[in-house]
Amino acid sequence: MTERVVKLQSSHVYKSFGDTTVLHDVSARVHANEVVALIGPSGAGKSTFLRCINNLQLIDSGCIEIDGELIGYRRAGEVLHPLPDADAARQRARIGMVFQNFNLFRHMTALANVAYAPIEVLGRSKADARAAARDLLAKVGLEGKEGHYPAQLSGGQQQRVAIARALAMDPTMILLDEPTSALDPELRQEVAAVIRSMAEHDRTMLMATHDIPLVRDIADWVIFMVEGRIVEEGPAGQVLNDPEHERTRQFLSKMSA
Ligand SMILES: Nc1ncnc2c1ncn2[C@@H]1O[C@H](COP(=O)(O)OP(=O)(O)OP(=O)(O)O)[C@@H](O)[C@H]1O
Repeated sequence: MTERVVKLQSSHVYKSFGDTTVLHDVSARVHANEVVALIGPSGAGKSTFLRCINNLQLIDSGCIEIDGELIGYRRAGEVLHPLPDADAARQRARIGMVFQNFNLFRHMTALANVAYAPIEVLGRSKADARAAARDLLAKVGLEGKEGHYPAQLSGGQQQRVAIARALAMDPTMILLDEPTSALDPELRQEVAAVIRSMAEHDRTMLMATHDIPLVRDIADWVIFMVEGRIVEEGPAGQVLNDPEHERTRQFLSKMSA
């Protein structure tokens, strides 16, 4: 068995909006090259946690580290200072994010969607970025669709373009927020296969999802959250089949009802 390397470490993370504490002492680890599923009822704080990891939102206390690098802050002695905007943006660009509704540029082809950020953000040449985009589209099974606009693609294909677009920035890890919820069951399979294969190819995938069959199919590890707290985590088979906590059991039986 290969050694599991910690990719992301969240330690005692708190996040509030006004008087509402949305993340409450969240400590978790995500290991490299695994598919990790973040599950829990609506409002549990799953999306907020992803947004904090991606540095779209700043945590109030605790810390998040990816590959040992602090997210959102820099350390000066004992004190943490929020990163300047440019550094925060650079950090964000290295963490891929894939959303429920694909968020593709509607007026651009699949190829142009994937090549856009490497050209505009990383300053790659158009030729290089387009060649890389072509390879990435092939990797997610979209060879021949390079010239298609989002409206000419199925939901599953659009989501695969969105995954290729995240990969184009050579991200250290990819966060997915409900990646299959807008898809029909057969299209979900395509996206599930792509997410799984990315983990087989040295990518770390952390996805918030209500799609328990998806979790069962492709997740290595499951983190179950309720009301901003982690209730239970463990290997996917164990959490799904033999959860330790009553709250997890109740949630899973409701989801499969
Ligand atoms: N920008 C914000 N301002 C105020 N409250 C927010 C903000 N973002 C999230 N919240 C609140 O934080 C809580 C957690 O929301 P979040 O979207 O993270 O949960 P979730 O587990 O992803 O839910 P779902 O499964 O429905 O997507 C909710 O009560 C939500 O209303």
